[in-house]
Amino acid sequence: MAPADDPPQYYVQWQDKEVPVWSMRTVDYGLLLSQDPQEVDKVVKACLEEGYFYLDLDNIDGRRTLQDREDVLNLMQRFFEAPLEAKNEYGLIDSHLGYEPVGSRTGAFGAGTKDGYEMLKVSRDEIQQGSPRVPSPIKNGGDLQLLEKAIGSCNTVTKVILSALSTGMNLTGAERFENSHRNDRPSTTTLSMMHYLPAEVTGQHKIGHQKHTDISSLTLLFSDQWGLQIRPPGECGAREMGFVAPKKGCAFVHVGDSLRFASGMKFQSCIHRVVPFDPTEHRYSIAYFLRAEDDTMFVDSEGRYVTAKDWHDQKFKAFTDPWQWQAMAPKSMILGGMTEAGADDPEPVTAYAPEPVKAH
Ligand SMILES: O=C(O)CCC(=O)C(=O)O
Ligand SMILES: [Fe+2]
Repeated sequence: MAPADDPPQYYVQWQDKEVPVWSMRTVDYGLLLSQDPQEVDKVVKACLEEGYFYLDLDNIDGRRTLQDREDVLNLMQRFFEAPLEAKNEYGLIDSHLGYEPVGSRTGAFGAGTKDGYEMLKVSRDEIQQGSPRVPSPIKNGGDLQLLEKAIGSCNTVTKVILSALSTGMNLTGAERFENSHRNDRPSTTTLSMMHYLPAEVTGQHKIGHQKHTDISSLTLLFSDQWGLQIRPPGECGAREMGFVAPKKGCAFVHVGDSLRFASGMKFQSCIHRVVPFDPTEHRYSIAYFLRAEDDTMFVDSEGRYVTAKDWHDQKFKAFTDPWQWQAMAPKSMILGGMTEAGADDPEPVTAYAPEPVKAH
């Protein structure tokens, strides 16, 4: 049986309910690097049938990326402790780089809620050009070197996956996916560092990260902490929202809209959101968004012929629009044309809606 039809691995208690923890394939990075035919087949099937998989990096080729991830985690924890004025020194410089404070977008529980995370994004292009605009708490030479190393290794890992996908889909020459993700062409590729605050600190209407599919081609996501939920695609629309269990030595990789479009809608884009699994903890996650070159053309979920940059800008605007406007945008924008049936939560979520802490 293909994992897309597999029952959940197990259930966990969340919000007084039994919530599935979805099973998924684990792809071995070392084998993928060698274009092992079975592993290539596995990653292609994962993208065609589910739109996501674990990538096992706990091997000679991947461990340096795991180390980079540890280093970034330390750096971001230090950064997020800095005063807001220092973090927000340049604000959000462009949609794919800069700082976004808590509450900039819609939250996990939809209309009327705001997100519960702050985020710093560093542009791959700017790192490559040697002039990244990053706020002063992480401006020293060591920090920049570390960011360059991490972005470089995430870039390599995601390109290895792209290359395996091209091979597995029998793409040759200019048709190969890598050819629209060249390093020397401008793109909105970015490393995004996120800090989710406990609801007690943010207040009752600022929680989690709204349900969406990513704009990107591939997302390489790291977090040791629970909170990420996905809706596996199914025969009659996406199935129930369930958790992704953090897996040691592994990243969670998922397909975003751009690669779904580039595959002629053959690949699934992953519907996901972030909820407070443990509402008292601070949650940290790192996402590398590999995006197509700005002028790559594809047919989007609306049937329009658009550039990767246009898709990025329009969807980013939809992400950051007030929820009333978001409700008016086509649903295919936020979910990249993926369909779903049924509500995310059988009942409205109220358990994590404590009164905001009053300032003294
Ligand atoms: O924080 C996470 O685990 C996921 C974040 C996410 O979905 C995003 O930034 O697009
Ligand atoms: Fe996402």
